Amino acid sequence: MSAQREMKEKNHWHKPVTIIITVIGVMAIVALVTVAVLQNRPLSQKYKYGIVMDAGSSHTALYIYAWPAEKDNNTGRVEQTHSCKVKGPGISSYASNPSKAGESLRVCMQEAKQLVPANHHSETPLYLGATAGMRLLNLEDSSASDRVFHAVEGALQKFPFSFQGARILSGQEEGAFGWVTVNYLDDRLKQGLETKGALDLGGASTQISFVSDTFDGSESPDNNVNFRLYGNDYNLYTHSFLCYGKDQALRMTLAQQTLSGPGSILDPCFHRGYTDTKNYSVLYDSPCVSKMKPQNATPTFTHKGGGDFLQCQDVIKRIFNFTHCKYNQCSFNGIFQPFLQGQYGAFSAYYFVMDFLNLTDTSIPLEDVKEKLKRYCATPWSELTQQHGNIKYLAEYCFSGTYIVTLLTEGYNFTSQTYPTIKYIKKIKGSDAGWTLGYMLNLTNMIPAEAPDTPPLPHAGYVSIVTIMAILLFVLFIVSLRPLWPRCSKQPHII
Ligand SMILES: Nc1nc2c(ncn2[C@@H]2O[C@H](COP(=O)(O)OP(=O)(O)OP(=O)(O)O)[C@@H](O)[C@H]2O)c(=O)[nH]1
Ligand SMILES: [Ca+2]
Repeated sequence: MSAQREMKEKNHWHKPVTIIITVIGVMAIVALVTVAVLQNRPLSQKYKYGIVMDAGSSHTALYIYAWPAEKDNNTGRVEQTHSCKVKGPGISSYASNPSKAGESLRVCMQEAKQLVPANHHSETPLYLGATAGMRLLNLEDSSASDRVFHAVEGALQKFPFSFQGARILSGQEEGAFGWVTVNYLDDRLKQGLETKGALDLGGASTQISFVSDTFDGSESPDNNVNFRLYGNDYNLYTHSFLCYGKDQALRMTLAQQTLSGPGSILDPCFHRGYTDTKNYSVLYDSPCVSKMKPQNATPTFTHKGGGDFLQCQDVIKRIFNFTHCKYNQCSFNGIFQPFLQGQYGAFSAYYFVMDFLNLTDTSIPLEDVKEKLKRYCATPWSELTQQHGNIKYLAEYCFSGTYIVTLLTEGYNFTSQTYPTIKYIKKIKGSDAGWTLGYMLNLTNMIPAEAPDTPPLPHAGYVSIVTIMAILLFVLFIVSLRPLWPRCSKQPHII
C-alpha cells in the first residue's frame, strides 16, 4: 500500500498543476495553428470582369474576361469566360447608315449584361477597339468613320458598364497586343520563358510580331515596340500590312487580273466550273484597289475559275512588291523584317482556312502542303458543292490557302525548315488568340513591369510547415516535462 502511495506521489501527471499546464500547452498550439492557417488562407474567390469588343473589318466580336479580385496585379489568371459574335458585317460597313452599326451590337451587349453579375456592372470596364476596316474607312472618309464611332459610342453608353471609349488601334498596337495575348496565355511572360511570335490574318490587314535578338529598333523604329513585363525587357518587332488581310488581298488579286477591264477572267484561284458575275464598282470600292480601277470598263465582268495552284501563286505574288528594300533585309513592299526567330502562333484566318483544308498540322512538310493545295484547287466546283453543300467561304478556300502559303514563304521568308515553327491556333487554354486580351491587360495595368512579390511558400506548404512545427513544439514540451515523469514504470519494484 505504501509503495503504491509513494508511486502516486512520484507520478506528477496526477498533479493538478501538470494537468493544467498540459491542457494550456495543447490549447496554445491548437490556437497558434488555427490563427496561422486562417490568417493566411486564400481569400474567397471574388471576381472582377472586363469586356472588350473587337470591331474587325469583317465582323465584331465581344469578349468577357474575368479574374479573381485579389489577384489584380498578378497576371496569368485572366480568363475569357464568354464570347459573342455580332450578327452582320463589321462596323465600317455601316458608313452610310451609322445608327445601324450601334444597333448591331445590342444583342451581344444584352448577353454581357446578363452574364456579368449586376453588382459588378458599374465597375466593369468596356472597351471597343476597331482595326483595319475602320482604318480604311478613316483613310477614305474620316467624317464617315467619326459618324460610325459616334453611333457606336451612343449605343454602348446605354449599358450599365464603365464604358472606356471606342477607338482605332494602330497597326503596331494590334500586332503587339496579339503577341502579348499569346505569350500571356502560354504563361511565357510570367515565367520569363522564350516568347512565341504572333501571326494574325484578318480580313483587311495582317500582323507579324516576334522578339528578335538582332533587332534593336534602330534600323526601323516604326517596327519596334518595347515592353518591360514581370521584370523582363522585350524588344518586339511588329508590322501590320494594311490591305493584306484575306479579303482585301483577294480584292487586290482580282484587281491584278482585271486591270484592263475585261468582260470575263479565268481566275486560277477559283475552282473549275465556278462562275459568278461581279460588279467592277463593288470590287474597286476600297482604298486598297481604288486607284487601279480600269477606265471605260463594262459595269460587270464574269469571274470564272481555272483551278490551278501554281498559276494562283503567280497572280498572288503580283500583289507583293519585292523590288525595293532600303534596309539589310525586307519582307515585302520595302518593309524591314529581321531574321525569323523562334516559334510562332498563327491565328484568325490562318486557323479558319488551314483548319478547313485539314492542314493545321505543320509537321506535314511544306512541299506536301503545296501538293495538297494543288490537288484541292484542281477539284471541280461541282464536286466541292456536292461534298460540302453551299457553305460560306467555300469558293474562297483555294485562294485563301494559296495566299497563306505565299504570304508565309514569299512574304515573310518562312522556308521548308522554318515552316514547322508555326502552330495554327484558335484558342489557348480556353481564350481566343487575338489582340483583345492583351489590350485589356495593358489598359487595366494588369501586367506589372516588375515581377510581383510572391509568398515564398504556396498556401498548402505553409499549412503543412506550421502544423509540423506545432506538433514538434508539442513533443518538445512533453519531453521537457520529463523530470516530472514517473520513474517507476519500467523499473523493478524493490521492496
Ligand atoms: N473560313 C472561315 N472564315 C472566317 C470565319 N470567321 C471569319 N472568317 C473570315 O476570316 C477573315 C478574318 O477574320 P477575322 O480575323 O475575324 O478578321 P477581322 O478581325 O474582321 O478583320 P481585321 O480588321 O482585318 O482584323 C475574314 O475574311 C472573315 O470573313 C470562319 O469561321 N471560317
Ligand atoms: Ca482582327
